[in-house]
Amino acid sequence: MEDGEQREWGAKAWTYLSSVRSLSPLIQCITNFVSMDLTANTLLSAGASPAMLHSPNESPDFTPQVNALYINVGTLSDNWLPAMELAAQLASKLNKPWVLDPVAAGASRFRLKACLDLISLKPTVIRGNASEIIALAKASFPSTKGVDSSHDSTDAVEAAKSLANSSGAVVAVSGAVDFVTDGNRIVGARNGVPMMQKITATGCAVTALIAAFVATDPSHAMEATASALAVFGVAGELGMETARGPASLRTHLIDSLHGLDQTAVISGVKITAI
Ligand SMILES: Nc1ncnc2c1ncn2[C@@H]1O[C@H](COP(=O)(O)OP(=O)(O)O)[C@@H](O)[C@H]1O
Ligand SMILES: Cc1ncsc1CCOP(=O)(O)O
Ligand SMILES: [Mg+2]
Repeated sequence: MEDGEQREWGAKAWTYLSSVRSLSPLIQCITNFVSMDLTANTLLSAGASPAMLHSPNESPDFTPQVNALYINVGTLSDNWLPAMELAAQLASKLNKPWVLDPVAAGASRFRLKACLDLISLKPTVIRGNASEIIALAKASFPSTKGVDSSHDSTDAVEAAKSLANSSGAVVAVSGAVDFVTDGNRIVGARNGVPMMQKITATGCAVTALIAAFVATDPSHAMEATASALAVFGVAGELGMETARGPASLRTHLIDSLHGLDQTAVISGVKITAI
């Protein structure tokens, strides 16, 4: 592993986190009921400004004001899908970055089709776990048991590349190693702790963090995405030092994200080209 390369990524990740703190990007979140609290608190602790507004009556007024849009299909229902589509259409038309979390994409036909339809509206980034990215790349149902992955992230690298090429989005697969690809380049972030899987909505929260990082530099979505994943992982590692289980890790992760300093980020971020 190239030490210089890793420090360069560390410096890049610190620049993104600093920009989020100084610019406090406004992030419209249309996300699931389970994740709303953790997602909003993650964004706030990183320095961004979350707003959980999803009504189609509001998006025409509100989406033009935001710095990025985050859409998560975790608790998808018939009437929320048109709201998601409208907000995504507005963001695309206004050239605002938007990020998709395809929770449990392969769990039902309705959900798979909804995710594929949303992807046709050109998200800037798609972040899912391995089973979700495989389901989308193959457009196959049934292919997951629910919201948790039954694959390792390494199993989904080819699917991620293929999805990035077919969609034009940067695609991130989370897991023990978080992989990020634009269909051509691939980087891996080796941060985080396994206990993060035992807290519901950490995946949703890190996708929102990706939206905040991308909001500060939309033309470098791949770099911003890898940086957000690594920074969240570093916060998890530091939080784990004092956590006693998933519940306290949730709290300590948020505290650590809020308190991250330059040394912790530059020495902690483990991103390398694959
Ligand atoms: N085995 C692991 N080791 C370290 N970090 C992990 C591990 N599994 C997941 N994570 C981290 O937990 C967060 C949520 O990822 P994941 O559990 O894959 O998403 P989801 O909750 O959508 O299934 C990410 O930041 C990821 O890097
Ligand atoms: C449990 C659950 N059910 C529907 S959405 C959701 C949260 C999923 O969060 P994550 O994908 O981050 O684990
Ligand atoms: Mg998820």
